[in-house]
Amino acid sequence: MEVNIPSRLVIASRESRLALWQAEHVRDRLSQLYPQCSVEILGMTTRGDQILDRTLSKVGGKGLFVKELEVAMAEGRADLAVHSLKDVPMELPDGFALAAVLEREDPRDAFVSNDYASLADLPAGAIVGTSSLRRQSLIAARYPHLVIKPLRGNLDTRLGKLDRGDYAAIILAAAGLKRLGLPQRIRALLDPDDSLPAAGQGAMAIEIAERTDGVDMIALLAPLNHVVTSQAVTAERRVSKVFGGSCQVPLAAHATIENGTMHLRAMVATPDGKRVASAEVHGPATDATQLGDQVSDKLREQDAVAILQSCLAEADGADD
Ligand SMILES: NCc1[nH]cc(CCC(=O)O)c1CC(=O)O
Repeated sequence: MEVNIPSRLVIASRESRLALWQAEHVRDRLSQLYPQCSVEILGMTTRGDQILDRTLSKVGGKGLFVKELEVAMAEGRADLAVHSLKDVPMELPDGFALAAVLEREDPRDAFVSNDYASLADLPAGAIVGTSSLRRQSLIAARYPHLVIKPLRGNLDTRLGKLDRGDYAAIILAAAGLKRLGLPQRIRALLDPDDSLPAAGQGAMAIEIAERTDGVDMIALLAPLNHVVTSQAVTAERRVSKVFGGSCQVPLAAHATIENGTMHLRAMVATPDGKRVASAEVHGPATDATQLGDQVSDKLREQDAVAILQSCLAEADGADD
């Protein structure tokens, strides 16, 4: 099929170093694919970047990071937006779609500390920084002697707070540290068996808006889509959607695919880690959505709904 290539493409991006790295990565790949097209980045600050003092779930959740970028696309100021998939709501507003999911970086959580080598090394009372309810729940369950304190801001801000001595250790996504050239800050990678990653963690997605000028953005971006990652995150995000798709509950969903067979694991828990439901399924990767539904059914059989309701009663913010 002949793809109609526009002479200019504008990528809307948040202005954090990670967001810009991701936008630049997409820009470079598009420039290489379409040398005749000039690809530019439009940097913008979102509400999610501005609100640093309150927990995100209380003020609107994941959508806060993508809304301004969507407005820029709707107004024709941008053609695409690059996101960390983990921050993209399960349902996009009418007229928007995910056009491509890029090959996933390391999906694991990373233990970062200047003084300790792993969570197991931390002494009683040590302060661990994370604003992810999923990470909090895991730490509370396995290391009840540790103290969890909220940690927000972009990656550099979070690392700065660690270096200032506000925390003994912090937990971050390995993907962000690797992309920013900071893999040496990772003291230990958490085993997915212990710390099951959030849906979409480590994957980037490209969002587009419906348009009327005949440019087929999905065809244009198709070479950037990584089919295996796309199948994995389809299953993971299905689980999030089934259980409310917010960041107000500790929820993990992680799929791996080998030779076309998907292994999907999912978990919901209370923030104190005292009640946990976890389940796994296997099946053809092409049945991603059904596998997401199947693992969700298994979680329900383990009282996942009651666990989630007790979380929503507390609803005390997060940013996974
Ligand atoms: N919630 C913020 C966020 N969104 C995406 C990443 C990291 C990169 C990724 O998962 O792709 C992070 C930081 C973190 O969780 O430490």
